[in-house]
Amino acid sequence: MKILTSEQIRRVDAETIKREGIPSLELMKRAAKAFYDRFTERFPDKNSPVLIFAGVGNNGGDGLVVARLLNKSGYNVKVCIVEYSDHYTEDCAHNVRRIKAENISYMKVREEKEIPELSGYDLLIDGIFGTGLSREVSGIAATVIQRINESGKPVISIDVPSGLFLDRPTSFAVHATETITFEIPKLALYLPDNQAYTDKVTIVPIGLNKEAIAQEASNMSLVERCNIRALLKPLHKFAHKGTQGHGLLIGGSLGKIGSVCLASRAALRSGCGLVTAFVPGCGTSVLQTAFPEAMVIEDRNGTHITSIGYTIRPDAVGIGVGMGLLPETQEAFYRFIQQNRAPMVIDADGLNILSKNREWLSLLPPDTILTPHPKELSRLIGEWREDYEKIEKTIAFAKKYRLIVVLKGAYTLIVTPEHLYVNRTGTPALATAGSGDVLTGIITGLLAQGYSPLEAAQSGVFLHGLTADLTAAEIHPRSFIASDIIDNLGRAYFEIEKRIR
Ligand SMILES: NC(=O)C1=CN([C@@H]2O[C@H](COP(=O)(O)OP(=O)(O)OC[C@H]3O[C@@H](n4cnc5c(N)ncnc54)[C@H](O)[C@@H]3O)[C@@H](O)[C@H]2O)[C@@H](O)CC1
Ligand SMILES: Nc1ncnc2c1ncn2[C@@H]1O[C@H](COP(=O)(O)OP(=O)(O)O)[C@@H](O)[C@H]1O
Ligand SMILES: [K+]
Repeated sequence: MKILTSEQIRRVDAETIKREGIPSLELMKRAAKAFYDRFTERFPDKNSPVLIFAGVGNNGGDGLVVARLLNKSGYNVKVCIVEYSDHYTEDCAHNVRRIKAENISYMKVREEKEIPELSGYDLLIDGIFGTGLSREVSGIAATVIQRINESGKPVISIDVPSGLFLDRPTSFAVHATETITFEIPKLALYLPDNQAYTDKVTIVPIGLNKEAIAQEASNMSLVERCNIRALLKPLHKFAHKGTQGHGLLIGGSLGKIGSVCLASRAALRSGCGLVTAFVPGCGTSVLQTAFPEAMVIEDRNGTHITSIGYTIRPDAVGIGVGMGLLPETQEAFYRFIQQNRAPMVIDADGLNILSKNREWLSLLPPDTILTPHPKELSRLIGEWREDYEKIEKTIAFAKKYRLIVVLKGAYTLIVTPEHLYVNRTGTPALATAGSGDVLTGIITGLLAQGYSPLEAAQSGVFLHGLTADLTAAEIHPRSFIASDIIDNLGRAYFEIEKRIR
């Protein structure tokens, strides 16, 4: 699904109206109905008092139609029109007349003293500003937003939290507890800087014209189940371990062998036929005991890697987990990347070694996958002030060295020289030791099976997150550990392959 800018969304809305020959009011109704369906599913108790804040633009118009729908189905709703301007859009003005005609209780707010007491409401719906926001919020709208944020009530935002800019940093907006956004994903909803505003985001279709969306060029999109489903290869009847790829995981040091165990197990569970771990001597018996399915090659040194040599021919290599930064290990890493020709994933200390020796970056073959968390990224590309700058710098970095950067986070971003992908699977359950090592293993396993680096990065990140989503009802997120990701990878595959009516 493409991520578009507010200008593009405006064009798609207008084109939908034109191409489908429908009045704009009809599109507003569709949008409001989509919001209503989701809202009533989430909050079925009709007795809970709901206050709907509506601005004077089309986001406000949506809010008024939502009020009408909720009122009609017996919800206890009141409307607060935040009159930040005298200039109502036509569709909004039309719906103000409708709520009057339908006797829905409403008040207009132009000054602070007119803002209603919020304590009597269980739920607030935010329809003050949507994608039309063009400048910082001020005046009465800002005061109302402040009150909403201070109320501590659940706030469900229509389309976007009011005040959120779609293309630049936001410093003040509604703190939504849930955002129900219309059909087109917006990048701002997935950025960590905006976490206080967006919280849970749900996308609902509103019947926008498909060709109108197709016409809009974008180098940003969401990674979706259907994309991953389409790229997964069938498992052939005559498959054998030799046809399923051989993954090599290189890493570990005294006290950090667990990272290689996790990555190797994850690689095998991702479906590759063979996995070898390359570890310092202290890791051999650990691996052979903890994970008998793996083969092990040991470094001549006991405590850390000093020289990476082997006679096997792996189809993919994952390097860096638990490896440490000792000078001998850095030297071994350097010699290895000079001669390795297999597709490669670099994580953890592998990334830290590259940050200390930036000139080695140009030795990496095109499409090498780097999987930094934000701290590791900052060591590679330098600090950033805000998310848009971070993304810009990451794209420039990916372009310069022709790399794929998997920037891990609540929403992991996959950055290639040409495109930015946003992954939405995963929960805070994944914020646990070794979770990144598992991701490295999964991506290495997929690369070994012959998936392209982009496919491996996308499907690896998607599968990794999906394991947490699927176990949310059984394993409490607080007690979910990295091994649970590995144990549930099969379930994630089932989920992706499941037919959806
Ligand atoms: N255009 C359409 O056909 C559709 C629009 N929809 C809704 O309409 C929204 C966009 O509506 P609008 O384009 O009317 O814009 P908004 O309702 O987001 O904002 C209203 C107007 O406020 C003004 N404004 C911007 N920033 C301001 C500020 N800081 N202080 C005061 N005024 C400010 C602008 O003139 C803007 O157009 C979407 O988010 C969505 O909720 C949906 O109804 C679907 C169809
Ligand atoms: N709140 C969250 N929501 C979704 N995914 C998360 C969250 N926190 C962490 N993750 C995921 O967990 C993994 C953590 O990786 P990393 O920080 O390298 O951990 P470690 O170093 O312990 O292995 C990443 O894939 C990241 O995207
Ligand atoms: K809104």
